[in-house]
Amino acid sequence: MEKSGIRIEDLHLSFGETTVLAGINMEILPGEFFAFLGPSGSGKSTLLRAIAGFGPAPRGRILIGDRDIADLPPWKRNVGMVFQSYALWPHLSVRQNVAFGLEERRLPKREIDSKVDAALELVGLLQLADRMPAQLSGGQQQRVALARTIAIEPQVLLLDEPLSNLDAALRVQMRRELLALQRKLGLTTIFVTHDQEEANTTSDRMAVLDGGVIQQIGTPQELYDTPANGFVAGFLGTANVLKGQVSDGHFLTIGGNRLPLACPRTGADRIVLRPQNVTLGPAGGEGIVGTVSHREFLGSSIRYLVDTADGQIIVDTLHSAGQTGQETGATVSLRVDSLNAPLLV
Ligand SMILES: Nc1ncnc2c1ncn2[C@@H]1O[C@H](COP(=O)(O)OP(=O)(O)OP(=O)(O)O)[C@@H](O)[C@H]1O
Repeated sequence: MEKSGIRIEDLHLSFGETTVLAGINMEILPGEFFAFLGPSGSGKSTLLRAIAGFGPAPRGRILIGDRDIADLPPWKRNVGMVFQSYALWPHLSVRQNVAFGLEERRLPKREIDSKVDAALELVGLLQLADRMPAQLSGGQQQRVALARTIAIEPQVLLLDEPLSNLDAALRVQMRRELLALQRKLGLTTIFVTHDQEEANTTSDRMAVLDGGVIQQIGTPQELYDTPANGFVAGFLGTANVLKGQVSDGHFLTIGGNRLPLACPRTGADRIVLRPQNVTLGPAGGEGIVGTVSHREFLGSSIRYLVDTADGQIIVDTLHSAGQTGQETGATVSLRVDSLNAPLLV
């Protein structure tokens, strides 16, 4: 299968008066597993649908390989899309569902049969080819939807929250299967999700969207370690964003606390402090003084919300069996030993 990248240039899209995508620019590499991540209403699905050719016509360019597809109807774009609702034909068998798109293309029957078999084999459903959709589990139905899309041999695969209707355990299993399949086919893939764990664990790179604007593009680790702004910092993992200033190898917070910086920084006045990088000790110790206002037992860790002069700070401490930790209402001191954290300007 031919590998093609996708390039989006200065894409704008509105529903009537409402601007939903505002100046999208990005490049997705051939064979890349790319995620669109963002909260509800951020424009992820609209962007995916614009690539597929659904919804109002956008302004700007969309290229697959060297081909500008922005003005082509959906069926001429050579993209395959899988939806959250599997959208299988209920009156057709698994085999007939997968064959549907190939029959529409009027391929010879022998070719259709072999492509359907190959696609069902790939998703591990060949033995269920004669079942009806209603006789399948949710995960199996989603595999049929995937097989149907792969069978038409699209240049790119577009996945719109394909795992959202599955229960938590199956979602984890299916996202691994999806990634394995994508790697096997080498198919350029865009995966829309609002679930950061899903994006982190599958994608080579991702774009974080908010309000129809790309906030940052990068690998999951780049976005976590060096977020471009407070939104990305908070959306990927939990973040404390403290205000202050850099001075003399320290970050001076509003509360007058001096947090030691691991390396000299300049120019920033906000710092991202991850909950696991703060140490919580008993009252009277060195550090930021605060009061535990809430605690949550998370299994492997305990999360504390601590009220301080710098605002509320979230702290995660590793939990070992038998340890009780700090109670709500306790006065504690928070220490940050060496701050190698991202700064935001
Ligand atoms: N047909 C429509 N008419 C008017 N506004 C729309 C239409 N479809 C979407 N919108 C608006 O466009 C914005 C982006 O919607 P979109 O579905 O792309 O967001 P999303 O990030 O995919 O969210 P979700 O995760 O909830 O699906 C939202 O504010 C939504 O209300």
